[in-house]
Amino acid sequence: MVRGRITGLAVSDVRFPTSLGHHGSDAMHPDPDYSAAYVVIETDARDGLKGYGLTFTLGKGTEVVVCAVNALSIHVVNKDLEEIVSDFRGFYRQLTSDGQLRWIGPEKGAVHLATAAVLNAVWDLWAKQEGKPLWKLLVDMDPKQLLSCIDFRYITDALTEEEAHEILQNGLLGKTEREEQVLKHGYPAYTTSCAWLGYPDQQLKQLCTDALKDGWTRFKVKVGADLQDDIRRCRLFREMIGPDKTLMLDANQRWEVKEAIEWVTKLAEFKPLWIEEPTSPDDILGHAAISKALAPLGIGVATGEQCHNRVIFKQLLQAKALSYLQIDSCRLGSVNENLSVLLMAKKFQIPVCPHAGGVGLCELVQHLIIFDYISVSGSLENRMCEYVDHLHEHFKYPVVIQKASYVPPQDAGYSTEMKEDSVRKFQFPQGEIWQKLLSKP
Ligand SMILES: C[C@H](O)[C@@H](O)[C@@H](O)[C@H](O)C(=O)O
Ligand SMILES: [Mg+2]
Repeated sequence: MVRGRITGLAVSDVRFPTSLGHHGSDAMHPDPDYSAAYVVIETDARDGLKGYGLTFTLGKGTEVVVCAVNALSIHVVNKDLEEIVSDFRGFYRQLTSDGQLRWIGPEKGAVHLATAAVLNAVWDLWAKQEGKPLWKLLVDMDPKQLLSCIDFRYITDALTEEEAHEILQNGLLGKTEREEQVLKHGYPAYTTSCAWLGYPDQQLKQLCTDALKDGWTRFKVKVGADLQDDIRRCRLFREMIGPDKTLMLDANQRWEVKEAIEWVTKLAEFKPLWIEEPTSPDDILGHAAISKALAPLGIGVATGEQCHNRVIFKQLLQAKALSYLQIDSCRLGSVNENLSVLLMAKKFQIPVCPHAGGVGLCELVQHLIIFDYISVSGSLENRMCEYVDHLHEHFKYPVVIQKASYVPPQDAGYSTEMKEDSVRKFQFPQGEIWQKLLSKP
């Protein structure tokens, strides 16, 4: 039972110095410090429950998102949770269509990342109050209630609310069996943790060997900085995993359109399943041209981790610009906007393979893709969720991977809560970790 009035919202700038080990490094982000604008909301319900939310950043700029969260808090504090969830669409619009704040968006950039962090905290609190993991809260909702959380503005030319309702109604068929299936077998995953661009070959080989021993069969390798280096690393990786395992490539927006086609054609011998983010995430027609050019090679295009909002995804789907759609739990407007993208992907029959390369992203997006399988797509074909094995020790309810699959979380909430000690130590710049690092000459 949803209860309480939101009495407080606090936001922290939490950064982990992953750049020191080149963890997460790629052709455009050589020194990522996996970070979060971390939101905590409290209510007067006297049940001791708080809502925890985050959005993912790379270090610098987190302070900007923190400011944006504080700017949005006027719409959150003193609100009844019941008022929010009974008209979640309306609440989403309050945050995204504030007459002044939308000017630094709309629904993109720092203000949309901040919206994601705030809404993720609200969803975490709602799921906690209902005593369910978020995926189960969504699975147990009837289609009408799910639709009431979605803002269909700007996408009805691709997906009407009536079509979305029909998709969810059809998703009721076989739902119980699919829930049993995913509880028993987990949700299939792939790993990106072996081949960040800044890793030396020795580290790549060791990590790949360990991953193979742990049963991983699907791998993503970073490319895009230097063609000869890409050829060498892809050849090394393909030789290690053999011809039958799945290899994906990720260029993180490095190339021009023509350059992407030429470059990936030279990597085709390694049989990649997809090239991820071959060019700017804003270039819908560019992605369509790359998709068309690479199709004869059997190489798909994947993108989504930096696609601002549902409108970009709508156009990517309408333009047949991608073969794999990568939602992100913290880039889009939280569960609300991710629901609309999952439904559009189902309508256009494009598999969703969520992005999770960032602190907390695995913890959150597992809930969304498990819901997608049970209630929307109903399929695991060509679907897998990214996994990176960094920083899970800082979460109260960390992801669990078994046999290269996500074990569905059972704890109530959105798995967003970090350990207090971690937040304290890694708060920027006053946390002890940063005080030590910043005092070094
Ligand atoms: C800077 C980050 O680590 C990215 O490289 C990462 O999210 C990557 O794009 C991925 O798909 O995991
Ligand atoms: Mg990526």
